[in-house]
Amino acid sequence: MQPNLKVMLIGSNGQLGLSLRKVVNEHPELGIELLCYTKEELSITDISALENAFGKNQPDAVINAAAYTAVDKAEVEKEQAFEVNALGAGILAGLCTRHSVTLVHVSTDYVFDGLTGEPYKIDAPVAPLGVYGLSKYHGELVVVEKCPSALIVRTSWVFSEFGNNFLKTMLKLASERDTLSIVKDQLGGPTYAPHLAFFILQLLLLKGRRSGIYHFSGQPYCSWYDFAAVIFKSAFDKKMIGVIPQVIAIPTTSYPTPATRPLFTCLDLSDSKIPGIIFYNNWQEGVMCALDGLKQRHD
Ligand SMILES: NC(=O)C1=CN([C@@H]2O[C@H](COP(=O)(O)OP(=O)(O)OC[C@H]3O[C@@H](n4cnc5c(N)ncnc54)[C@H](OP(=O)(O)O)[C@@H]3O)[C@@H](O)[C@H]2O)C=CC1
Ligand SMILES: Cc1cn([C@H]2C[C@H](O)[C@@H](COP(=O)(O)OP(=O)(O)O[C@H]3O[C@@H](C)C(=O)[C@@H](O)[C@H]3O)O2)c(=O)[nH]c1=O
Repeated sequence: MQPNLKVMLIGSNGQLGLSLRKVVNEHPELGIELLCYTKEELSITDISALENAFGKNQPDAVINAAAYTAVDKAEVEKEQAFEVNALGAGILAGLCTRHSVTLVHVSTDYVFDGLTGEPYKIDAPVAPLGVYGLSKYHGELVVVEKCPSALIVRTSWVFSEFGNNFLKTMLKLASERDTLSIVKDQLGGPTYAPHLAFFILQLLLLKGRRSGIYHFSGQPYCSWYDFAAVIFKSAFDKKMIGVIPQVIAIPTTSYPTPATRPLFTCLDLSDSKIPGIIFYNNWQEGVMCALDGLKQRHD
């Protein structure tokens, strides 16, 4: 089948990048050709290299999966976080406008302070608590300014068989310790990266979609403690760990970290449940898929 949409992917070796590649391979019927660039091949801050890539590929769309995502490290590497998440995002947005290319930019639940106790709607006021969240908020602002037609997809607690994430940290800790303490008073939506990738690709293909912010996350909402418990039970059932560690529920105050995490960042998804889009977002199913993905890679 001839591809209908040529999509340039920046940051193609991250969790989302690899998940987009997986979903495109598994769904040839989408008719999407991905032109992938890793950080080493194309930096989002290198304007002339980006300009060359636009000229060479003539893409219909660009997905920005490049980001600085080390939440704690960002507190002491502010410049690096802003360089990728704000400056780079702005450079890409400007080029997309100049070349009349659709941009998908990805942002985070950490733009919110987590104090409302109500799922966040797309127009809820933002108030990031840490440098990472602030850099992502600046990224949103500059993308809207330089490319008003962009699609900005905010997501949360992304996990997968790829890259670094909470699920993989938990599996590693389960192999090292009998007992773990996990925070129970931070609530959000764990998001399986291929579910997010499938949403983004469908959005790109959707006729008549609006520009602006979309929220996409896994459901049902839960705590990190609940998330960890499901990971351990599922990994045990799949014989990936021999023993389920004892998990102690703790408050955030008992787990001090350099960056303050928001307590409640459930995203209101109502504006993203659009006719024409198949909505896969059950994170418990996502955990099963991620574990199967990890198993396959070790077989
Ligand atoms: N992970 C999560 O829990 C969440 C992520 N998000 C957002 O989702 C998006 C995707 O995140 P995710 O896939 O998890 O992140 P990852 O950290 O897994 O991937 C980001 C990728 O960007 C690359 N990168 C870093 N700097 C540059 C650069 N200058 N030019 C090009 N590429 C670069 C990284 O390379 P390298 O690793 O070599 O530095 C990495 O491959 C991001 O926008 C993130 O902010 C939102 C909510 C939750
Ligand atoms: C490893 C560990 C973490 N925790 C807590 C710390 C923290 O509050 C929570 C999650 O820890 P992490 O540091 O893995 O996750 P964190 O880096 O905060 O994850 C965030 O990443 C960025 C990129 C985002 O955009 C967010 O949506 C979110 O996914 O779990 C424990 O309570 N016990 C533990 O043993």
